[in-house]
Amino acid sequence: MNDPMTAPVGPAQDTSKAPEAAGWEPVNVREFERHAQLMLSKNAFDYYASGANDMVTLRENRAAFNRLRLRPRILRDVSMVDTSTSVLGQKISSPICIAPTAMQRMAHDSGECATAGAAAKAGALMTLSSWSTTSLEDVAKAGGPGGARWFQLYVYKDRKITEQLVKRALAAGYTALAVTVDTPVLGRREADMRNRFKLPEHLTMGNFVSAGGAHASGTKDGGNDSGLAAYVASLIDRTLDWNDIKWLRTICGSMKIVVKGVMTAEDAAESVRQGVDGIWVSNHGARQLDTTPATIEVLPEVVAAVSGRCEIYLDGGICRGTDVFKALALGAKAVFIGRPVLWGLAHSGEEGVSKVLKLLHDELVMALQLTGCTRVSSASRSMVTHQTSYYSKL
Ligand SMILES: Cc1cc2nc3c(=O)[nH]c(=O)nc-3n(C[C@H](O)[C@H](O)[C@H](O)COP(=O)(O)O)c2cc1C
Ligand SMILES: O=C(O)C(=O)c1ccccc1
Repeated sequence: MNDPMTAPVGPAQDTSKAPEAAGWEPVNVREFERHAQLMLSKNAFDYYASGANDMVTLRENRAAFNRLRLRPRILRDVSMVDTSTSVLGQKISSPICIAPTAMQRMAHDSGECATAGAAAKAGALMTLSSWSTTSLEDVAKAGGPGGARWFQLYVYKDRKITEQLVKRALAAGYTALAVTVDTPVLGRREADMRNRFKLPEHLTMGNFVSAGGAHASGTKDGGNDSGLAAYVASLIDRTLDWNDIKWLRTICGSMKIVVKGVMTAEDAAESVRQGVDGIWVSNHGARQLDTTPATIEVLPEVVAAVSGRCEIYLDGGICRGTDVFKALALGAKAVFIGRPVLWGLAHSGEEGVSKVLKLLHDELVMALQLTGCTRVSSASRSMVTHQTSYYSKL
């Protein structure tokens, strides 16, 4: 990873079409987002940035973190901080992991391979989307033998395609399947409808090139629709239920199973009963059902329902080290970032993703030091409270 004292300043990517972006080195995740908006086409940026419908949940994912207050402890030696931890028995350098986001080559030509390279160099866990613009084998190669990698699975109507995908992920060394359970239909993203979202012609869905489903383009000519919604509707199985999770366990070999998209105590308890290895609290980056609560708000009820019986992860709206700290303190074993990685890619490919990972890592280290913690397991429940708790004491 770049040493900040010697790293070249200014984006490495061609900024000739976005002169406002030239020479601008973002200092936080929000600035990376603004930079990406200058660099990317409207079709791509809107697809990445959007939430569903009125985007109430999109704002909530952020706002809820900002309603939480930290209770720092003092006079503890914080000269040495260790951010390493483990997920499902695999050691990782930091609890900040990479969430699956589809079609990363729209952000930078090196796409998913750049993400895998940056993750491997940082010792971070990467989850690859089923709908990547690079094949899962090529991404595994780019990450190298030491990289920690999970594969995100959508279950297709065609179970043979699903099974082949699972077998390929196992053969390529992915150690867990993150089964996405919040997307029986694609959420309504109005910017994509207006833009008639399309995967650019030169890109394909890398995992399906030989299966005849390689290109997400609009099927409703002249209609007001996102090409993606129609594509997804034609392929994803809406009948998915717990029996399918059982079936997946029979075909996934040594890979662990994580359910991605749990938002209630009831489903967390059921997930444990069904024997999953991990629960991923997520509202899909607020892109599916709008007006659900923020993920950080439902984390406590999920933690209580699970009562230590499996690992719990969280994603949604994380853009500061203090957000990571809050999720850990409230019981998440690790967190995942989606859009920030895309903004890093848009900035400068692998280097940009490395910069975003380093930025958040450095912010987390500082959050730990300033709360009096020397390791991630020291972030405790008593260090986070809701802002209103102070008013009630007046
Ligand atoms: C552009 C984009 C594409 C996504 N694609 C997928 C996907 O293919 N599979 C999946 O399970 N989740 C997908 N997600 C959801 C992310 O895995 C994750 O839950 C979410 O982005 C986390 O929120 P954040 O972006 O605020 O960090 C996508 C999210 C975005 C923003
Ligand atoms: O856009 C998404 O959020 C997403 O998860 C997805 C689903 C299917 C195909 C491409 C992306």
